[in-house]
Amino acid sequence: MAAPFPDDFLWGAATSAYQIEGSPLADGAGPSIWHRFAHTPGRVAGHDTGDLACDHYHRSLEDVALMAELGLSAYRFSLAWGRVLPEGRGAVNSRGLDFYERLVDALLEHGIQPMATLYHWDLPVALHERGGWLNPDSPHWFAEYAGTVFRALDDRVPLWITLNEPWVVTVPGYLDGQLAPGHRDLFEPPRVANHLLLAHAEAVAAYRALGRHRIGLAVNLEPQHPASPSPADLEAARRRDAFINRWFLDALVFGRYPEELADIFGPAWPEFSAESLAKIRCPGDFIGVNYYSRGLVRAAPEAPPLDAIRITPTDAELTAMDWEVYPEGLTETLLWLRDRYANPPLYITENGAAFDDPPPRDGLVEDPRRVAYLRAHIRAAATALEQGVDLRGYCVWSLLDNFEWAEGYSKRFGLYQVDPGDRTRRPKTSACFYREVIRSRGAAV
Ligand SMILES: OC[C@@H]1[C@@H](O)[C@H](O)[C@@H](O)c2nc(CNc3ccccc3)cn21
Repeated sequence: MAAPFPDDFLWGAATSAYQIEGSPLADGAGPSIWHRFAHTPGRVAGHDTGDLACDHYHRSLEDVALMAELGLSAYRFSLAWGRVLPEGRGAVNSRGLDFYERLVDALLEHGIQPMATLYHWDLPVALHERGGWLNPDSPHWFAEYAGTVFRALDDRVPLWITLNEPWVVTVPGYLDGQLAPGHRDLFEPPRVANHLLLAHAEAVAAYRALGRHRIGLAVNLEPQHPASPSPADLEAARRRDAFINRWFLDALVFGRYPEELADIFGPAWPEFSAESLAKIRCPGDFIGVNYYSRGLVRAAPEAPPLDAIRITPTDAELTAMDWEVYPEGLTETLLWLRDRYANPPLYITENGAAFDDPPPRDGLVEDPRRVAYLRAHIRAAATALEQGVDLRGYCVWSLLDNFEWAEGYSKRFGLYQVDPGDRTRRPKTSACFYREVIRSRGAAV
């Protein structure tokens, strides 16, 4: 196919600190809520923890060499807040910052653009014990952390993401309790969400003070399709669309929450002042899009507060996460962003799939289903580009098999297999495929 991808299009891969680094308490680092959550019996499959993960903390230069072999032009990673500020505020841990400075310098030496995420779910325990994201001071804590990191790294990091998926921090974290800190409450999520948006805005303000203009937020997006044409399912899909796709982006871009949120949360939805809404209006310089699948939705009065549930289609290909392989949904999502938010600059900051990969043979792991998934989704991105979407980059989730949160190490998204024993990295055929895509600037799909 004709390669619609421009020469300066960024081809990347993405990871996050707690999922790959290991050594969560090394060199003065303070524990995060994910360290505590993973060590709480019953929270993570197989009693897995991030204590070792991919041992990236000791293998970062080896991993940068793998990225260079792929020909990546960008690498999205996150910083562990607790490595930089062990108590979340106050004293800086220079050995923690040194790790990230060495990583950034190695990336730059290989011509790979660092894309740094400030927060990928691993809040310092010390701040959680002060109320965490429920504390109205949490936006100020985040801005202090962001400013510390900007001062250390902004001369070398061209692209910043403040928060990864504030929806996931809010809903699995505080509403259904599937992810850290594991709260199950109806009144906490709206307040946590508002504090996260204020935190994003305060970090952007700190960044703007440096005169820079390449910062954004990464959101998980999935088109919501009704399981049937019934009015109840149509209404359920609309409600779930507001709940997942529009909650944070409408706040960020328009300075208002979708009206469905007050219906969904009822008395748990606070009255937000005009002043507070004005503060959260902070679109940044781009939107990071984490896309994996769509939602097929049916009405479910038995599932408050949404009264809608995502169902797993019986006639579709599914990944190991039971997520439908639905590449058309990526094009749909990118066009929706173009039309709803006036064609903002976009990066696909995560796209990938977990499959049960076989053991390596002659040092290579055959993963044809992941190759097919990536091929289809890169094509879907190309289709959106050809329709005028301002798409500037694509990051595969993930570079390495890693700690998949509550699923532990049982679900593997990596371009490289990580040996469960000695953590040896071995390429999958999807890595070879992606290297060819990058070399051909997208023509190989
Ligand atoms: O599950 C795969 C990745 C995960 O490893 C990343 O850390 C995270 O950024 C990520 N987000 C999604 C999509 N959204 C989502 C929705 C509900 C729960 C968890 C993730 C998938 N993934």
